[in-house]
Amino acid sequence: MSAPLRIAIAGSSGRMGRMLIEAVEAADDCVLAGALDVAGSPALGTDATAWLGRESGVKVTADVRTALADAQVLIDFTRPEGTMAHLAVCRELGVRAVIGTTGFSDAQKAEIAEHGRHTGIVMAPNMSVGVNVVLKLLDMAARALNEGYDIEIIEAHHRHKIDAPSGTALKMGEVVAAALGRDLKECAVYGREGVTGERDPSTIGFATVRGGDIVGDHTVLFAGTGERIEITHKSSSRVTYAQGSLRAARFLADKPQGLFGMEDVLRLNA
Ligand SMILES: NC(=O)C1=CN([C@@H]2O[C@H](COP(=O)(O)OP(=O)(O)OC[C@H]3O[C@@H](n4cnc5c(N)ncnc54)[C@H](OP(=O)(O)O)[C@@H]3O)[C@@H](O)[C@H]2O)C=CC1
Ligand SMILES: O=C(O)C1=N[C@H](C(=O)O)C[C@H](O)C1
Repeated sequence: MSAPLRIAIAGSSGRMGRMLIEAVEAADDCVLAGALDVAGSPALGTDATAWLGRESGVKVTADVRTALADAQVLIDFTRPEGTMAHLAVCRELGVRAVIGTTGFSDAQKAEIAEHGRHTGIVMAPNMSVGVNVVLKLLDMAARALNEGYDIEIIEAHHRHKIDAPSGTALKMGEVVAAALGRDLKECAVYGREGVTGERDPSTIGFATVRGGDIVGDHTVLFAGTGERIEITHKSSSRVTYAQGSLRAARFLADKPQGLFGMEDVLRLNA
């Protein structure tokens, strides 16, 4: 058996960070090599699995270089500004990166692509197998329903989510727009209020719901005359995001550079 993949986790005390730590600890072929959190986090200096009632030997640190010193891959589910700072150090140290964070600006995305010329990166707004299969279904549906169907994307998440629409909803919009030969930047409508006038058929609408502990629901509605098609994905656990992230980390083991998506990891274009 080959040596286990050494994985560091950024945002190690967050919702996804903890899920990822459990997944790494449970995987036979991975080992926890670092745990990173923000300055001021009460978790700093504690063992990364103390909250599970056991010791991993890895202390949570706010120092990126310390967290990456023994790591081959960083898995990062934090905030755009945090991810950008971590990636610069990954590039310098040759550590590969799995990015789950959402809410990047176009300029930040361009910078990530540039980092991908120097180290292997998988970036996806949704690491679950199901959502990535849905993206393929949406491409097929949009091509077939390319006239006479109004397209609306509805997403729902927990009350703590800070970005809207979700990264997944935006990706769904991009896939549908590309299939229809449209540019999402030109045709997206984010919420409606007041006297909006009739719906422009060339638009793709987005609606956002936030509440309670909803893990993540996404529906793309194709509304025609006499029928509606709804393609829906519902997450009931963050485990799927964590397992997808581990698949992405394993995929990067032999990728010294390149920017990849989950469609590459899952071979959905093969
Ligand atoms: N791609 C995917 O499959 C998925 C993506 N996500 C995305 O992952 C991200 C995190 O989600 P979630 O785990 O729910 O969020 P949480 O808020 O629970 O966790 C975020 C973690 O990052 C830390 N953090 C906050 N700001 C910074 C910063 N500037 N630099 C470094 N670390 C920081 C937080 O520390 P502190 O708590 O001390 O502020 C916390 O530990 C979001 O962008 C979300 O959309 C979520 C689920 C699935
Ligand atoms: O913040 C979340 O929770 C999630 N964020 C991702 C997104 O913005 O699409 C993925 C998933 O929907 C959960």
